[in-house]
Amino acid sequence: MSSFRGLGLAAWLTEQAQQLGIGRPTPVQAACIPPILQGRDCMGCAKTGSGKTAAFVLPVLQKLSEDPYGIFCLVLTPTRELAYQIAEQFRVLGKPLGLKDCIIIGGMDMVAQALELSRKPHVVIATPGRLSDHLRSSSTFSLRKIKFLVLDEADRLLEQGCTDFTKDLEVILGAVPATRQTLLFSATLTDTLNELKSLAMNKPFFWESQAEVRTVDELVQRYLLVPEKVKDAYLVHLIQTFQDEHEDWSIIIFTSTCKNCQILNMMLKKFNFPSVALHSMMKQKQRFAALAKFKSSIFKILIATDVAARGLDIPTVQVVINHNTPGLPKIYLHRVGRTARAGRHGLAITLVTQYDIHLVHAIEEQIKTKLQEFLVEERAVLGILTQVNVARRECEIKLEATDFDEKKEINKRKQMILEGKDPDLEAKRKAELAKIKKKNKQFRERVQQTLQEKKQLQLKRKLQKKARRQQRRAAKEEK
Ligand SMILES: Nc1ncnc2c1ncn2[C@@H]1O[C@H](COP(=O)(O)OP(=O)(O)OP(=O)(O)O)[C@@H](O)[C@H]1O
Repeated sequence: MSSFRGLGLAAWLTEQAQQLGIGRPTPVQAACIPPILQGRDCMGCAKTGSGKTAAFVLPVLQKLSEDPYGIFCLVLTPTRELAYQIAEQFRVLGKPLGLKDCIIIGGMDMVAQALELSRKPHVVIATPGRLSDHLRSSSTFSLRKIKFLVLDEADRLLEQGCTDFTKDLEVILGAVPATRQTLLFSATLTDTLNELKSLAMNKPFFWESQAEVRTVDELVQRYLLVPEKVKDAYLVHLIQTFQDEHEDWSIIIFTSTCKNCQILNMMLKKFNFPSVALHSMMKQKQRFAALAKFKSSIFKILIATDVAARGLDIPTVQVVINHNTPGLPKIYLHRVGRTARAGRHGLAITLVTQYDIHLVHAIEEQIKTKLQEFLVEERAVLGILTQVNVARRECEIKLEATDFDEKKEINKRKQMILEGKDPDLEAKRKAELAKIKKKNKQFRERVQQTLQEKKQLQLKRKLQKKARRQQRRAAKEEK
């Protein structure tokens, strides 16, 4: 097995890594650090929790120590929480250098950020939206001299999902020099490989872990087949069981929408479970506070949307529960990867309804593993069913009384304005479109109805003809 020194890292850096428990390189680190140090572009695809962050932080720091200036490195990442986490690794590992970093994310003060950027930090860690806002609006800093461009969770940055980064990326790529070194990392690179290759221009070194199974061996994966209406009762039962059976426990529950996340959190609190929520409709300060509470183990349950699915490194998480079956295998892979990290053991349980079975098959096919059934005592679940459903309904009513949906609408409008669209015009356009769709639908229904009536009429006539023929034949026979 190689050592970090053997990979070409300086003694001060390996000592610093050792202090963080990073003693021997993981396979992705052993494979990617040498080519990065040689100046090559690099794409690393390795399982969740396998140390991809240090695989780029360490060589960047080594290079920075040889020629320190600001802004030396730009790291892009899809979520704000992840930006903080990466900055922390840079800060701790780069302490002997007196490293100056700067975090540029949405939801925080833009003027203060602009000021920080103007002070030429060594490393900027940013989410694409806010960084591109700065590039569009200010000239107090330049990315023209950066040596390294890192895209963490690179495939997500290129995806055109609900948060589409492509336009912001265009702005950012237009501001960085062509001669940079580009480093791309994720646990799921393959879908977007070609787009990524075009980003890393000078024949990138590409490393992918060879394992057939795409999740780590230490992760136990189970599914629980449940009718939609009793999902919450199963969830409460599962949590209660973990609480009763383990002293030291910590769970992340993933759910599909911000609203559901909020409702589940309210409901679990009603049952006195120590839970916090994390979703994109929360203010940034609340998001950080929630994560800090969960990390400190004061709150044992984090209920989150997919904003927490990627990258978050919280070693104490022993269990991941998917309250909904993820629609994409890729999302499943990142979600369950929040446990069983860096060699630790973990358990992932996915709640599956009768409508989601095809999703489980798709997941199994992608991760090359069969999920086993998780057995629970049905009677215990039935015993709490009414109580849980009543609690959920109460929480729904309570949430409806707040301005949660209204806030969502306002957020949507804000987003549109940021995208340069007029929300009122957009609303009009949507209404027009809905009208046209409705008209088309009505037209199609009318055509369908006419065809149906014609068919029936033809059938009726046929039957009448047949009846008349039979009558005539009968009359002939009588004669
Ligand atoms: N060589 C190492 N030895 C021991 N622990 C390590 C080593 N490298 C990294 N770690 C630790 O492993 C954990 C997971 O690392 P990291 O967050 O970089 O994983 P990742 O591969 O980026 O996962 P994900 O795909 O979920 O983002 C971290 O707590 C990190 O400190």
